[in-house]
Amino acid sequence: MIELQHVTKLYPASSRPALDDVSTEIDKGEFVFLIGSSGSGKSTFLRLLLKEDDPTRGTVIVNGKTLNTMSKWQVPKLRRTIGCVFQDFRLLNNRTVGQNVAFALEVINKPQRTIKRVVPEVLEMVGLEGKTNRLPNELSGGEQQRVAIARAFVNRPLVLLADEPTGNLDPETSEGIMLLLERINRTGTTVVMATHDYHIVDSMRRRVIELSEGALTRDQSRGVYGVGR
Ligand SMILES: Nc1ncnc2c1ncn2[C@@H]1O[C@H](COP(=O)(O)OP(=O)(O)OP(=O)(O)O)[C@@H](O)[C@H]1O
Repeated sequence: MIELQHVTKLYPASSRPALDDVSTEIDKGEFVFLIGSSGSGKSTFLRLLLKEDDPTRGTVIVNGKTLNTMSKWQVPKLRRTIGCVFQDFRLLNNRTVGQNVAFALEVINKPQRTIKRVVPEVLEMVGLEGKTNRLPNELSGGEQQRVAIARAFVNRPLVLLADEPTGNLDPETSEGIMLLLERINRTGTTVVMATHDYHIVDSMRRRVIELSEGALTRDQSRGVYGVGR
């Protein structure tokens, strides 16, 4: 499903690699926490999976496709199989909740009748059925993140990448977001979540991959955040 083989990423003008000879495999349907201090390489790891950047050395495979040799025109197709959620939600602020979710389907040319059917379904799934016509700035942070998750999931991606999705939320709201990500994971979607939130990692006891200065230093099933916090 996801495989990194001896992946090294060197950004120009940086003294050490952002990723340093990282090898790992993530199977379909897994839920993985990617942890490590600031600058350890978590976002770089996620960016390589989206082919937003290429590794300097090594091979990246996602959903059976080797990204190194993938041509530019194939990248949009790859990204359709991957949903993304970020710390800062990244919603379109001049569009309603419903339009934000619909937009993800419009850009991949889904027919209007499909959009009309699936947008209410996914908004109900994330608990926002009454808020379809609201604008993002009329919602709480937790609700905005639910919209972002609905938008990422509406096309039923094989993989959901989440970069600090609870970073701007209080603990109680974060818990609701995690329940939602777990629910999405139970549908068979692989979830890879970069986080600093040790409460969440310690309470969920899922696989933990830890990066330290670009190197993979721990890979533990049912892991905890660890002693380094
Ligand atoms: N576009 C870039 N150009 C140059 N250096 C970069 C670039 N992006 C990241 N880096 C460097 O690569 C290293 C890893 O950064 P990365 O953003 O992957 O870490 P991170 O673990 O996601 O950090 P954080 O938790 O703060 O988001 C850092 O040293 C960072 O300064």
